[in-house]
Amino acid sequence: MPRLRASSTGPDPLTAWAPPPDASPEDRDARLAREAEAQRVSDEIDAGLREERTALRRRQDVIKVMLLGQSESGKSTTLKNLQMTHAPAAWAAQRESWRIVIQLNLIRSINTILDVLSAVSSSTSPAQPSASSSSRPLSPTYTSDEDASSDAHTALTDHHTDPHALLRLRLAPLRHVEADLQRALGHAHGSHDHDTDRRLREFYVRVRGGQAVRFPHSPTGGSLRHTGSGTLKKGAHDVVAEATDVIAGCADDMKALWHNPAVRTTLAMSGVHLWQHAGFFLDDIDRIATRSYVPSDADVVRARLRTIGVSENHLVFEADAASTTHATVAGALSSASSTTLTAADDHLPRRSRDTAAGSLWARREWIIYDVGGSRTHRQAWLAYFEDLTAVFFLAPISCFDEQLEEDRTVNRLQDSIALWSAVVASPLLARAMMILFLNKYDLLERKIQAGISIQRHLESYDRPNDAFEFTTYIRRRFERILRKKSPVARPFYGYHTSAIDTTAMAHTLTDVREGVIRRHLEEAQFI
Ligand SMILES: Nc1nc2c(ncn2[C@@H]2O[C@H](COP(=O)(O)OP(=O)(O)OP(=O)(O)O)[C@@H](O)[C@H]2O)c(=O)[nH]1
Ligand SMILES: [Mg+2]
Repeated sequence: MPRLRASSTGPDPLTAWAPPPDASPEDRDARLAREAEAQRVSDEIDAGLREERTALRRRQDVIKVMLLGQSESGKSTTLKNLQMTHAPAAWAAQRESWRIVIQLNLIRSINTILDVLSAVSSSTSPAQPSASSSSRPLSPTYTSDEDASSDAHTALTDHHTDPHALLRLRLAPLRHVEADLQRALGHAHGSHDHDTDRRLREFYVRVRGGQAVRFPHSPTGGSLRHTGSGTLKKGAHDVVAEATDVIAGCADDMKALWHNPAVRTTLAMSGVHLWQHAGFFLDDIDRIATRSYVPSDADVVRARLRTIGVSENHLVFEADAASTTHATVAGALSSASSTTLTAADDHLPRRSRDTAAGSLWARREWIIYDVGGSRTHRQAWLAYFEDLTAVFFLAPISCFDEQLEEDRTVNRLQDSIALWSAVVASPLLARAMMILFLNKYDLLERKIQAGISIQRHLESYDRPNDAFEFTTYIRRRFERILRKKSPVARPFYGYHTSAIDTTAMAHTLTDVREGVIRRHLEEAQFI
């Protein structure tokens, strides 16, 4: 083989990079300084590029999911379910922290009852209900109807005299306890005048960049990352301990109030159906109103803590939970079909489950954005729309007869439909999977069993007054909107759920989780 000789093929290409002969030692030093500086700049650029590449890889590797939907649709509850199923150790560490929220939920219900009783008993005559009793919107179905108010007054005055007055007096400290606990969380806001709208005084957690809430009861200093930040104020431990004592001391009176037939009649006649309210714990007074109460998983998913802003939650799927979940996927999917309304070809993509399993379950960390759902908070969502793998959209199906808290002229179901239309039409979300949860199916069934007519509230509905029929009908409506408004064609995934049913929800979320991961891998062209 002929040898390549520089002399025979022109100048040696490597000599082009050789330093020029130095004219003097000064020239040489200057040249070396220039080269050192050039090397430094080059290294800096290389380091920047490496950092960018690493960040890009990290970004591509992270699955981002956003929970969207109106207020009280079940977004935070869905997040709790995800944590409970897939990060059980982290979940267990924070469970006890929810005690204060559950105590507040319980007291709030009691104070709502006391408000109704005061309003009814203070009405001057059955024919002339007081302004406060007829105008305070205490519940989604609160009626200001004159006849109902008059009946409620009669029920109260017929059946109760002294015992109720005494009970009201004995339970009066709970009003202060509610305010104290709210303040302890650092979230008390607005007026403490009890004639103001109770719903607007609902305690909440303001979110700052997804940092942790620390409540005083967690022995591990457990945090509620999924609901955002809000540190207990100084001295709050004492306030909470004192509040717990008062609540425990009021247990018998709370039970007597809730189980009193005349009180129940008055509530019903006033149109206040507390079982429909978020954070309903009145049937659990025996367990909750004690000094040693520790919340169960079921309690925590039923607890109500409003989200304000956007919270970023890092969900790290725990190894054991992930492998257990994986092992049960097949079984779970068959059970999930009972809660899944999708047509067979609409199911989340499941091909090559076994071959993809390794890389599938390696995707351990997700970022989940949970948002405040009321109208004033929706503008804040937009900043998080880019790079999402999936949107979990929560639409409460039971809300066909309720109005938005922030605008009593708007039906909640109509609001969900309008919100879904806007979300699926967003160009920023064009590549995100859209997964619809028609939530609160259990409450829908209960309302229908209670004889509430869907057609009365939704005139266009001309089918049987049946939960499954209605859900199927509404699901089709959501599906049509997705097909019509999506900037690019994409599949529709729809589930009907009861987010407080943690077993069924675990099955549904396992199904959903697998589909999301697969979609992420497909996007990244790994499979
Ligand atoms: N009965 C019933 N209650 C539910 C269901 N899903 C959620 N809830 C309850 O409804 C209340 C509101 O749920 P959240 O998850 O806090 O609602 P959200 O969408 O996060 O509301 P915002 O934070 O205000 O946007 C909580 O008390 C939940 O326990 C359900 O399917 N059935
Ligand atoms: Mg929330």
